[in-house]
Formats: sequence, C-alpha cells, structure tokens
Amino acid sequence: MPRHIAILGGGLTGLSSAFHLSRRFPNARITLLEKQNRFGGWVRSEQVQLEPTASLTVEAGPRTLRPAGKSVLELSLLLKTPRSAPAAHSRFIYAPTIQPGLTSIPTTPLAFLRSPLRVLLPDILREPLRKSNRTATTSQSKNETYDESLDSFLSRRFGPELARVLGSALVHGIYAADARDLSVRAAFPSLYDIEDNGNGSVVLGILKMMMGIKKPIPKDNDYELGDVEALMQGIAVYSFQGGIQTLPNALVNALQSKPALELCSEEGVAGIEMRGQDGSFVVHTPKRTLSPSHIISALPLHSLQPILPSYAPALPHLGANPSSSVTVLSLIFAAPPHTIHPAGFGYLIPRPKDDYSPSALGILGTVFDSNALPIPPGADHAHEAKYTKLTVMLGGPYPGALPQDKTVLLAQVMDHLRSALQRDLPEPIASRVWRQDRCIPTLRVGHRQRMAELREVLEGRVWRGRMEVVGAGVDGLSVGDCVEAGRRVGARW
Ligand SMILES: C=Cc1c2[nH]c(c1C)Cc1[nH]c(c(CCC(=O)O)c1C)Cc1[nH]c(c(C)c1CCC(=O)O)Cc1[nH]c(c(C)c1C=C)C2
Repeated sequence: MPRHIAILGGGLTGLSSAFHLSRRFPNARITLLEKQNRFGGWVRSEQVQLEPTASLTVEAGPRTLRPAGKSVLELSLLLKTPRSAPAAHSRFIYAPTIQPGLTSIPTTPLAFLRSPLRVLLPDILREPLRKSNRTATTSQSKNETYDESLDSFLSRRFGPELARVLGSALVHGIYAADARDLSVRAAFPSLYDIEDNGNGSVVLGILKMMMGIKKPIPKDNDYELGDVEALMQGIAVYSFQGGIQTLPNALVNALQSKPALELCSEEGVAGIEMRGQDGSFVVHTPKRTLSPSHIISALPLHSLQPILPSYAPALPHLGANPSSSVTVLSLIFAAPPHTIHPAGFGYLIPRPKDDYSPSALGILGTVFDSNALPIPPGADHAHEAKYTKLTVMLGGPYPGALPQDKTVLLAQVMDHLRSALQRDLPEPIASRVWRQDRCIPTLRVGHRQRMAELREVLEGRVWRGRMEVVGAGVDGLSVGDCVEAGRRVGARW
C-alpha cells in the first residue's frame, strides 16, 4: 500500500493520476509537483474579448474530444457535464498538385470515383491483389517486435504516392511529424491488425470488419458513465463551455478539496534518489525534500532523464523519441463562417513532392473551428454567427525557422489562406500565436518494444514497481489517452 505518492508533472496525465489515485488510496498522502505556474500542460484555452459582452474561446492545444474516450466521459460526469456539439464531417486536403484549392476527402466509393483523388484509386484497387508483403518472415512479422513506419506500411500496400498524399497528411494532423519516422504499431495499431485480419490485405481486412466477419475486440466497460454515454449518441466530437481547459480546471478544483492531496505549482523536481529510509525515494525540489514511497512520473520522457540518479542503472530509451514543435495561429474574422471557408472540419496538407524544404513556411493544416465545434447550445447565436474562428498549424517536420515577427507571419499565412480557400479574405480582427515547443512526441519505429523494455526495468530489482512512467510519450497522446493513463496508474500497488 502506498504511504506517500509523488506525482511529477501537472499536465492532464498528472492531474488524472492524482484524481484516480486519491480515490483508490484515500489514506495515502499525494503530492503533485508542477514546474509551471499553471496546470494542464499543453491544454490551454483563452478567451478573446470581441465586444464588451462577447468573447470567443481559442485553443493553443487540443480543441475537441471524441465520445469514444470513455475515461474523459467518466471524468466529465464526475466533475462537470460536458457541452456537446454536432461535428462537421467534411474534411479536406490541400494538395495543389492534384487540384488548386481544397480537395474534399471522399467518404463513399461513388464520391471517390468523382473526386480528383481518384488518381489514387488504382493503388487502392490493386492492394488486395498484392501478395502479403511484410518484410520479415510471417512468424516474426506477427510478433511483438515487428514494426515499420506508417509511410513504409502504406507504401508497401498502396504505393508511395498514396502514402505521401494521405499518410503524411494524416500524420501531420495528429503528430505534426514525418510519417517516415512514425511507428505504425504504436501510432496506428488497428491498421496493423486489419492487415492481419485481411491475411495481408488492408482492403480485405476492412471489408471483413465491415461485414462483421472479424469483430473488433470489445472495449473495457468498467467506467462510471451514468447517462453521459446516451447523451453522446450521434456526436462525433465535443468540447466544454470555456474550452478544453475546463477539464484540467475542474480536476484542480476537485483535487484542491482533498485534504491529503497537495497540488504544488512552480515547484519542479530537481532530482530523484533511491536512498530513503524503508525503501522510500528521495525527491528534491528547489524548495524542499520529500520521501515518497511511490512515484508517478507524468513528465515528458526527455525531462525525466536528467533528474534520475546517476548511480542507478539508467532507465532505457528515455531519449529515443524526438518531439515536434508546433506554432498555433488562431484567427478571428468579423464575418460568418460560410463567407470565409467551405463547411467542414478543416484541411491537412501532405508532405511536398520534393520533401520538407527549409524555405517553406511549413503549414501543416488549418482547423475550421467555427464548424468543428459550432455554436454551443444556449449561446448567443446572433453574436457567435457574426464571427469565424480558424486555426493554422505550422512547423513539425519542416526544418525552416518561422518569421519571429507576428505581422510578417500573419501576412504570409493570409496569403496561404487566400490561395488554399480560393477567395478574397478580410483581414482578421483578432489573432493569437502560441509557439508550442517540443509538444508532441514522435513515437518512432520500435516504440512499443522499447516501452516494454522500459516497463521491465521499472518492474525489476532496482525500481521494484514503485515508480511508474506514464504520459503522452509512453502510451498515446490524445486527451483520452492521457486521462486513461492516469486512470490506470498504481493498479498493482
Ligand atoms: C497543437 C496541435 C496539435 C496537433 N496534434 C495534436 C495537437 C494538440 C494532438 C492530436 N490531434 C488529433 C489527435 C487525435 C485525437 C483523437 O481523439 O484520436 C491528437 C492526439 C486530431 C486532430 N488534429 C487536429 C484536430 C482539430 C484534431 C482533433 C483533436 C484536437 O482537437 O486536437 C488538427 C491539427 N492538429 C495538429 C495539426 C498540425 C493539425 C492540422 C490541422 C497538430
């Protein structure tokens, strides 16, 4: 039984860990240590005041949640009722080599036939005829250690052009990374399983799944969901009034009312030692020394490495994954959404044919926020419909530096928007820029195997299972993944 648990990091994973551990071990002392002066990590919602009585929420990090993430639904029930909003389903890519302006991503076979993306259709139709072609022998390719990049996977099954156009765009929109670096097993595990189900063909695997021949594995149902799941029927994405920040804020409020729980901001960890009495750890902060019996590290892996004791055997693989930096530029226009962009979720931009150039501005995609989460129930329709919110994401795998001057950056982005959206656009009435440094870990090929080895060492003789390492760089980076990781910590204590 843990006597005192130190949680390192006050992002969503750290807060979720604190919340669930305090329910599981009500008698344990819990200390959460966060270096910044705020909690929530990359989640950051801000209000932009437009009129004396009207403001809009803009997001520097994630902006929508999916109802499939049961751990978030559970939390929102335990903490606060979510605001739901119907989602815009249309998604686009901007690939001027295929068509000027935006190209709608087709969702039915007929729409595919009519779309300019039909140039990729032969690659898809030929795929079931291609022989099973994993590079290793069948027995190796089915085992845990087999891995390859998403680009290699898609190129192998569908050819390099489909991998470049669709695969790279997908990876930009989630990982802001190069699809040639990203592990298919870690980032898109279901794709790998679908290939297995189709005996080597992804298309046959999908068809079998649609026909119910191979049913997806049922998910864990052990969540306290009340009626919130029914509320979410038919909803693709949702958020909260006040933005995603509502979630960490509600967690902080709930945690502050727990007497055995100490939430400390502006108190990072300077070092961890293993020389405490009774097998406890020693955790040094600039302000004090703690002696926890157990530790949860919810820090980015690259931040954990330098605070570990130099005399203990090193934890493996903490430095294996690089992280992408993303510049997030939110724009607000004083015009209704239909005058600014087509109805839809937004668009993604594939890797250029001649690769990522240092001279490119490096736009990865744009989110049509006003459509992705339209006017919330109960909001002032008249004022919300007067404005359009959109967010342009830049950086990731592009090696060039962005203009430091916001006016220059804005002018270049507006030029891009005018050619992508193929219309004259008014100047935005408000804008916000966030430079999110090393915010999204790129789960490189071999990630799952490396994490299995890391867990083995943590379970071993030295760490004895008393420290757990969790977070976006380990288990997955969506809001749902982070909350879920926090829900699972300490399960074996
Ligand atoms: C700061 C920018 C981010 C980019 N990706 C992420 C962030 C925080 C993380 C992320 N984005 C998505 C997922 C999958 C979510 C899931 O539930 O499976 C993750 C982990 C998908 C996504 N991508 C964009 C949006 C609006 C969404 C929905 C979820 C969300 O609101 O984050 C748009 C987008 N994100 C990035 C880029 C470059 C981009 C382009 C339009 C990077």
